[in-house]
Parts: sequence; C-alpha cells; structure tokens
Amino acid sequence: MRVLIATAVESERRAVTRASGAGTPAVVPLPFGGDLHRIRLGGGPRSPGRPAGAKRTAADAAEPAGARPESGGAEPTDRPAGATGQPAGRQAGVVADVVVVGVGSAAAAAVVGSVLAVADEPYDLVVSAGIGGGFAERVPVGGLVVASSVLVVDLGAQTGTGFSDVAELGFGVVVHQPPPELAAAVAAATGGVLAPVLSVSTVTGTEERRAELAARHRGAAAEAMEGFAVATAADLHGVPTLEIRAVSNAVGPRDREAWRIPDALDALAAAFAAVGPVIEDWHQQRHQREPS
Ligand SMILES: O=C(O)c1cccc(C(=O)CC[C@H]2O[C@@H](n3cnc4c(=O)[nH]cnc43)[C@H](O)[C@@H]2O)c1
Repeated sequence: MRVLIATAVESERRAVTRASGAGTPAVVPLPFGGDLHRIRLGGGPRSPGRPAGAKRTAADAAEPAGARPESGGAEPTDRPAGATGQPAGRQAGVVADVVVVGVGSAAAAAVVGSVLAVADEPYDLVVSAGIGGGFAERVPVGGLVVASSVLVVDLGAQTGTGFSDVAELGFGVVVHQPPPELAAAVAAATGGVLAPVLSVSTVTGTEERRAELAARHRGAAAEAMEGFAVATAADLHGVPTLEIRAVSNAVGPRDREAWRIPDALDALAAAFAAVGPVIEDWHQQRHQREPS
C-alpha cells in the first residue's frame, strides 16, 4: 500500500524518514519542484522491526525508477517526473512518500493536491504530520496527538455575536474525519492522545485566545496549521486522511523559550517507527470489507 505523508518543513520530514530504519530514502523529483522521499514504514512483512542503520535487504533496495538516494549516489533518470516512478503500490508493506509542503494551509493544499494529481499510482492514505501546539490539560510538551477529527477553526466571519464558521454560513465544511478505527489504532500503537486537532492560520499566542478555542472546541488536544488543508486535498481525490502531531509547545501565551522542538521531533520519529503495521492492517481489513 502507498501512503503520502505531508510535513511542513524539512526537519519534520527528516524525523519521519528516520523512522523507516531502512537506510537512505529514495528521492523522487516532482515536476513542479521539490521531491518525494520514499521510505518503507517499518514492521511490515518485508521489514520486520529492523533497527535504524541495519543492513538493507533486497526488498529495501526496490527503489523507484527516477529516484536517487537522498545523499549523493546515482543521478535521477530522465523518466518523466510523475510523482511515483515504479508501481510501489504493488509491493507488500507500507511504502510512504514524504513531501515537504511548506507552512500553512495554502502551501499544504497546493502541494498535496498537486502530488495526488500527478501520481502514477493512487495513494491509499494521506497523513499530515509534524509538530504542533498542545492544550496542556490534554497532552504534555513532547507528547503525541492523533486526530480523531481535523477542524479548521478560523475560517468564517466575525459577527456582532461572535464567530460563525463557514459551515454555519452555508459555504462549506469545517471538519474532516479520519477513519475512526485507523486513528484509534494509531493512537494505541504510538501512545498518542486521540482527540480533535485544530487547524489555525495564526499560532495562538494569548491566554484569551487559548481559552476561546478550548471553550469552542471542547476536547481538542492540539493545534497546527496544515491538517485541514491536507485533508481537504486528500478528500478531493477520495483518499482517507490522518493527522499526527508531536507537541513542541503549549497552546497559550507566546513563550519561545519554552519550545521543545527536538523533543517533539523525536516523538514524531518514534511515532512513525510504530505506525507501519497498524496502517497496513487497516488497509488489509478495509480491502477485505470493500473488495475492489
Ligand atoms: O512565533 C511563535 O510564537 C510561534 C509559536 C509556535 C509555532 C510557530 C510557527 O510558526 C510554527 C508553525 C509550524 O509549526 C506548526 N506548529 C507548531 N506549534 C504550533 C502552534 O502552537 N500552533 C500552530 N501551529 C504550530 C505548524 O503546523 C506550522 O507548520 C510560531
């Protein structure tokens, strides 16, 4: 099966690819700039829990045409730079393409939508992954949140009586729903908190705004910037979506000194080291229920 993982920045991309334990990712150039970093998510039938840095197997070496190793090595071929190269979807296990989309919803939707549009083989799942702010009563800094729902919380209109979102205004949706059984299984496998994740355009920086969001979205455990956009692009292409956030800072008054980005990136890497078998099981069960 094939998964597209969208991170906002390179450091998040590196944390996710660290998880593969299969050595250097293959790099597939994209026709509109940027690359996919192709990894195999560990723990599946072909990569049973191999530790990072361990010797690669023949299965690991099945790199896509048009791909090159991440650092140095062979040049890319002149194969048209569709997103995928060879049909990774026919291989056993979870093949994940990790793409850096940039910070914020516009960049995330543009890049993920474009990758899905040019893919030679369909993806089975799209994941928005990265660091985020955590609501302290639900998750500590360094902890992990798996989205039970993905909500955009500042898309709407400020009225005399408060904020009305675009759904209330009759213009669209404000929530995407990851497959519940997959989100729950990923949370269980990673030790993550299963809870709503908010998508914002402006990082919360005051107690007043934190309290407003917490009151309006009871149960929310994290906020970040790209999840809703990634889910919107995936939904347009009929692909299920997931959001996984490692908490780098508490939602609330701005305090750059209190950010723990390295801890969050470690938590993100640990999460992706654990999710491969869970995602693969979900995919297999889904196809047993809905044979194509
Ligand atoms: O300048 C600040 O005070 C500030 C505080 C937190 C994050 C930022 C960013 O610009 C990072 C945006 C980037 O990271 C994700 N992220 C991380 N923490 C948060 C957060 O508390 N609220 C929203 N997004 C966050 C986000 O998904 C972006 O990719 C600046």
